Amino acid sequence: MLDDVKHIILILSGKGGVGKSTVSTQLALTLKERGFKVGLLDIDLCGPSIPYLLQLEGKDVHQADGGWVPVYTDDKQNFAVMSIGFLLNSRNSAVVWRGPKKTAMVKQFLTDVCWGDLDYLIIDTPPGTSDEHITVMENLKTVKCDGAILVTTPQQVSIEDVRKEITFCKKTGIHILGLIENMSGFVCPHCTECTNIFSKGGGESLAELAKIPFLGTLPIDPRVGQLLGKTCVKELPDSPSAKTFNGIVDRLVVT
Ligand SMILES: Nc1ncnc2c1ncn2[C@@H]1O[C@H](COP(=O)(O)OP(=O)(O)OP(=O)(O)O)[C@@H](O)[C@H]1O
Repeated sequence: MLDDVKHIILILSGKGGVGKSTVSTQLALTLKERGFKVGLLDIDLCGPSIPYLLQLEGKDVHQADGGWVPVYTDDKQNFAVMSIGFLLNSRNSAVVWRGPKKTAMVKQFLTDVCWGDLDYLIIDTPPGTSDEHITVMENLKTVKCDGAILVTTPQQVSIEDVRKEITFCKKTGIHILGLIENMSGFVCPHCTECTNIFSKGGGESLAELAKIPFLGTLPIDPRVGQLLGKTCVKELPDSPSAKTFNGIVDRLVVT
């Protein structure tokens, strides 16, 4: 039930492992930090990382009259999470989702979760342009979706794949809010003033070429990978990653 959700933002990438779940989690937490009521939906059926990233593994979701009740991370119910990971019995469970089952599952995730009124819903997706993505696009046609944020890394293989994602968004009519280049340099956690960050990688050049907004870079920062439920902008306020997350949220909030 997305009727009372004011803003919906999809997080997409061409290549896997480029940091979609990390970006989804940190954007959601940054928005919550700004006082918004936020939901985070993980539709990565084969590799749901959100429960781990938020340290919510093993949480149960239950069904009420109206549908699934998401997992709330605080008593104020300002941060709600739904992931296929909550429906798997153990860490070792694996589900083989085939075409129609996959489509039905994603559709159910989009229609049957009782989000209530939310300011923002961030949707973390699997990599590529597959059944899940088409199902999402179809189901979001009737609700207000702000658009997609694309994540890439600087490597050529990732840039080539995100280029396809841009074409997919244009063909399916999804507005592109912008592109983030993740793992675009290295921050040594042992240096206090690290200068080992390079700028203007392939992501920024591609954004210029494709005429889409470039939202910023996130360096490889081992601390970001270890936040596990904590908010980058709070825990590492002076880090380049915190500046990028704050900058993206500044842009989202005014648009
Ligand atoms: N900026 C970063 N600095 C350091 N580690 C990072 C950064 N971004 C992501 N990681 C790490 O890289 C790994 C992959 O990230 P993540 O799971 O967010 O990618 P993904 O695109 O969602 O993957 P998948 O395609 O499998 O869903 C994780 O271990 C995460 O902690």
